[in-house]
Order: sequence, then C-alpha cells, then structure tokens
Amino acid sequence: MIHLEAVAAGYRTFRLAPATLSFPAGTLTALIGPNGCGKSTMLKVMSRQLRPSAGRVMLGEEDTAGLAPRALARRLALLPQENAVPPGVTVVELVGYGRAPHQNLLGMQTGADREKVRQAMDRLDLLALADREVGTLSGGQRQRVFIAMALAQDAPVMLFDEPTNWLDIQHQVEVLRLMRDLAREGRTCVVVLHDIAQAARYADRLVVMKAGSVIATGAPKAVLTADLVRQVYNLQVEVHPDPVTGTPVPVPLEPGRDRCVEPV
Ligand SMILES: Nc1ncnc2c1ncn2[C@@H]1O[C@H](COP(=O)(O)OP(=O)(O)OP(=O)(O)O)[C@@H](O)[C@H]1O
Repeated sequence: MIHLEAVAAGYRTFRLAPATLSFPAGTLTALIGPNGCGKSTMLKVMSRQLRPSAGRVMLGEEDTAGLAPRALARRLALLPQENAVPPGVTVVELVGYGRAPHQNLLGMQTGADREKVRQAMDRLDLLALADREVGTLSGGQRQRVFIAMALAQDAPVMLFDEPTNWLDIQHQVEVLRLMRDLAREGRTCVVVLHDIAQAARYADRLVVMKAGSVIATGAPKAVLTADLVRQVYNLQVEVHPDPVTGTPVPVPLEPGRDRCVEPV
C-alpha cells in the first residue's frame, strides 16, 4: 500500500494542498478531475519524481525519501503521461527495460526476466509486434508498449497516468480490465483517467481533485453525483446507472434542448 501523510508539493505557480490519502493493496483507485487540477503532479510526488515540500510518502512502513532508486523501482512502477521513444529500439527491447531494477549491474536478463517480458507483451497484445521498432508503431501500439514496460517491472505499486490515451475502445477496455486484474492480484493500482464513466465502472475507489485539492474520495456510487460533477467540472449532468454494471454514468445536459431518447 502507499500512504500520503499531509503531503504538499508543487511548482512556483501551482501547489498541491496538503493531502492525507491511503491507497490500499488490492485496490484500483482512479484519480479524476479537470485539466490542470494536479493529477499528474500527485502521481509525480507519489513516485518521487517530485519532492514533497511537506509530509511523507510511505510505501508500507518505509518513507520513500530514504529508498535507493533501484529499491524504489522494484516496489513502484510509473507510466508517465508522455513517454519518449528511444530511436532504433524494438518492442521486446523496450519492454525488457522494465526488468532493469531486477538485474545485476551488467544488465544480463535471466530466463525469468525474459518470461516476465513475454508475459507483459502477451497481456498487452504485443507478441506479434515484438521485433518491430517502437518508433514505427501507431500511437495506440506505442502506448501499449509503455504499459507493458511498466508491467514487466513487476512492482507491487503501479501508477498509470492516462493509460487509455490513444487506445481504441477494445484496447481501452482491455487495459482497464488489466488494471482491475492487477489490483485483484493484490497490487496497489492508481490510474489517472478523464473518462469518469470508465473510472466509475472499473475502479474500486475514486479520488476527485479540483485546483490542487482532494475534494472527495470513496466508492464511485457514493462519490459520483450530479452535484459533484457540477462543482468539479462546472457541467450540468444527469447521473444514470450503467445498463451493464449499474455504476454511475454522468450524461451531460444540453442547454435549451428537450431530452429526446430515440431507439438506436
Ligand atoms: N514542471 C512544471 N513546472 C511548472 N508548472 C507545472 C509543471 N508541471 C505542471 N505544472 C502546472 O501544474 C498544474 C497541474 O498540472 P498537472 O499536470 O498536475 O495537471 P493534471 O491534472 O494532470 O492535468 P491534465 O488533466 O491536463 O493532464 C498545471 O497548472 C500545470 O501548468
């Protein structure tokens, strides 16, 4: 589990207000909120890419501030929002970089490392692309390669910043199901999502942010109300149950237009 104790952080022009939050093992949490509210900043501070200006980020009983980089990388994986594609690197090589924290200083892969890489590529539907240069792939294929690299890292805490960007609907659903499965396997998964209906459908818990502050946390059905969406996104919605899962789906209202539901 990962726990934030009164953590504050930010930049000259933007501050995260002090937040105390727990992300338990075995749980998928979706971090939602408008553009620029601080979701990526929150993941950066959780993954020590950004130093907190106050408070502590704890992995179990340990303060992440005291962990060596390799020890931290064995325990926590981050998929950033943007990933640079190294020139000339193939899919299998890039996914293999995820094994680096587990290898000796010579960087030799063992049979176990190669198996983890194969499994990660298989889970992201990448085996057929294994020998392709990453730079020649489509946006969605690349995104799946970077998710597979994070998966190959095999860390108990996994943070994903907008992992469904670029993906078609089939691969969006597969990635969200994968995240839910990783949580069911006992990992702590935190995912930034913009599609709040998907967040409500797949996550166990929502953390809702606005302007650098956490303003609500809890189960999607309890948290995702029309009032909350208006307060956070300044948008009028009705909230309807998802016809398949019963989870809340915010449906935007159109000013000056009567509701009109026609058969498809
Ligand atoms: N390296 C940086 N230096 C200065 N300001 C930054 C930096 N990174 C982000 N910011 C600012 O911090 C604020 C929060 O950014 P952040 O990327 O955390 O938002 P977000 O909620 O993830 O947004 P989005 O949904 O658009 O990805 C924004 O105003 C942004 O301009």
